[in-house]
Amino acid sequence: MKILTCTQQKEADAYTIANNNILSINLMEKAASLVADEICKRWDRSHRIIVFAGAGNNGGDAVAAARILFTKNYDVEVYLFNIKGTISEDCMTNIQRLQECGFTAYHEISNSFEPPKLEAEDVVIDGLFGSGLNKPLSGGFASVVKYINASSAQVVSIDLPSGLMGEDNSNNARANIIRANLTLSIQFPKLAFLFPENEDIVGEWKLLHIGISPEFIAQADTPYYITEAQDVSQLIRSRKRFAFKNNFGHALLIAGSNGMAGASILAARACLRSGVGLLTVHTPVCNHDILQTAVPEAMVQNDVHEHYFAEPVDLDNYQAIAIGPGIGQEEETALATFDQLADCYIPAILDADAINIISSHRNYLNRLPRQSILTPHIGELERIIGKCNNSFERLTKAKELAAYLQCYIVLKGAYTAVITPEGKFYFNPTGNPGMATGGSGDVLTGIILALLAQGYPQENAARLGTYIHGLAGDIACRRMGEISLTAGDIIDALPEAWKILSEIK
Ligand SMILES: NC(=O)C1=CN([C@@H]2O[C@H](COP(=O)(O)OP(=O)(O)OC[C@H]3O[C@@H](n4cnc5c(N)ncnc54)[C@H](OP(=O)(O)O)[C@@H]3O)[C@@H](O)[C@H]2O)[C@@H](O)CC1
Ligand SMILES: [K+]
Repeated sequence: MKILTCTQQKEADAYTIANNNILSINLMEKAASLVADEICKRWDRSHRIIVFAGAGNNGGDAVAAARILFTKNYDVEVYLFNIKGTISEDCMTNIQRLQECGFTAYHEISNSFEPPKLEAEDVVIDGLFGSGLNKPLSGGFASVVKYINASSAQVVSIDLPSGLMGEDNSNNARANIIRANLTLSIQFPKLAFLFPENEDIVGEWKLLHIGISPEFIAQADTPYYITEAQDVSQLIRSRKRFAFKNNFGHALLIAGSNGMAGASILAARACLRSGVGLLTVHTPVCNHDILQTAVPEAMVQNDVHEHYFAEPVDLDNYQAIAIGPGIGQEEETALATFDQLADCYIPAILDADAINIISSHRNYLNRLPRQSILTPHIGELERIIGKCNNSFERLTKAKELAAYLQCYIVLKGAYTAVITPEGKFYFNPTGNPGMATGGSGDVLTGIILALLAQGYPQENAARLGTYIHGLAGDIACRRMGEISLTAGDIIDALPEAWKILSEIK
C-alpha cells in the first residue's frame, strides 16, 4: 500500500473528481458518512458530539458528519472557526445542508470564542485542519487545540489530528497538535502515523476508503509503502516434489560468545523454521555442546577461540551468511568480522554486535559488501548516523546511509522499515509490543538468513522476513499475551505464520 504525501492526496482527490465521474461534494459526503458510521459503532446516543470545524474541506467533512449524526438523533453541537472570512465551497454547502435540516446548535466563530465545557463522556470531532495544513498552528487555533487536549473527552480526528503535518514535523510545536484517541484517515495512511513520537497524537488510526481513483494510485510516485500480506505472500516460492535439501541453500551463521549462546540458538532455530536446506553455526568452542544439544538440526563449526569469534570462515560451501548475534565486541572479534566481510561474495546480513563493531570502527563502513542487509534498532543505527531529533530526520539519514553503503537497512521497531539502497521505504505492519524482548532480533536475523540462503533477492528477503517475524509475533501474542511473550515463542509460532502467509493469494 502506498503512502502518499498530503500534497499528493489533494491531487488524488482532484484527479478522482475530474476522471471518475464523482462530484467533490459527494466525495466529501462519502468521507463524512464513513466518519459517522465509525462514531456510531463506537459511541451510542448517550454521548454528546462536539464538532470543531475549520473553514476548509476538513471542516466540511466534520460539518457533514455532524448532520448525519444529528439525523440519527445524536446530540450534536458544531463550532466552526471562520477567522479569515472565507469558507471552502463544499464546507459552505454542508453548513447550509446542516441548517436546512433544522439544526440549531451551530456556532460560527470569527474572533472571540467561549468554549463549550467538555466532559469525559463527550466525543469531540476534530475537523479543524487536515491535509491542507500548511504551517504549524499558533495563536487562537493553538489555544483551541490546547483546550481540547486538556479535556478528558474522547477525540476523533478526521484525516489527521489537527496541527500534525503528514510527513515532517521537525519544526512543529507538539503542544499545538490535537491528541486524538482515534484518527480516521481518508484513503491513505500518513507517514507521520508510523513515528513512535506521534503515537499519543494519532491514537488508534483507521483508513476510510472513499473511492479514490485506482489509476491515480497506481501511477503515483512515492518512496513510502506499507507492506501488505499479498505483497509478500506472492514472493513465497513453492517447493518442487523432487526437491532436496541442497535446493534450499546452506546458510552460515556466525553467532554466540561466552554467555551469549542463546543468541546463536535463537537465530539458528528461526533459520531452520524458515525453510533453509542446511545450516552451519560457527561459534566459539564453549558453545559447541550447548548448540548441538539445543539445535540438533544444525551443524556446529568451532572457532579457534574458546570464548569468542576470532577467525573468519571460508565461504565456499555457503549461499548466505549472517554475522553478529551475540558475538560480543572483542577487538579480535572486530578484526575477524572485518576480514570475514572483506572477502564476502555471498549475500550477507549483519546484526547486533556486528553493527556495533562497525559503528565503533567507522573507517570500515564503506568496505561493507554491497547489497548487505543491516538490521539495527534505533539505538544501533544512531551509533552510526548520530543522534536524531525525530523519526523523519532518522529516516532521512538512514536513507542516505543505505545509499552510501549500497546496502539494505532494516530499522527495527514498531513498523520496522526496510530501506533500500535506491531510497524506498517498506514499513512492516505486523508485530506487537510483546516482541520488544531479548532475542527477538536474533530470530529476525535467522529468518532473513534462511531466505537469503534459499536465493531470495535481498529486498524480498528483508520484506518477507520482517513480515513473517511480526506475524509469528502476533500469533505468539494471541497464545501468550504481550507480557509473557519471549523470543522462543516467536519461533514456535513460525510454522503457523508460514502456513497462513503461504495460503494467502
Ligand atoms: N474534495 C476533496 O478534496 C476532499 C477532501 N477531503 C477533506 O479535505 C481535507 C483537505 O481540505 P483542504 O485542502 O480544504 O484543507 P484543510 O485541511 O481543511 O485546511 C485548509 C485551510 O486551512 C488554512 N490553514 C492551513 N494551515 C493553517 C494554519 N497553520 N493556521 C491557520 N490556517 C491554516 C488554509 O488557509 P490558507 O493558509 O491556504 O489561506 C485553508 O483555508 C482533507 O484533509 C479531508 O479531510 C475529503 O473530504 C475527501 C474529499
Ligand atoms: K483534523
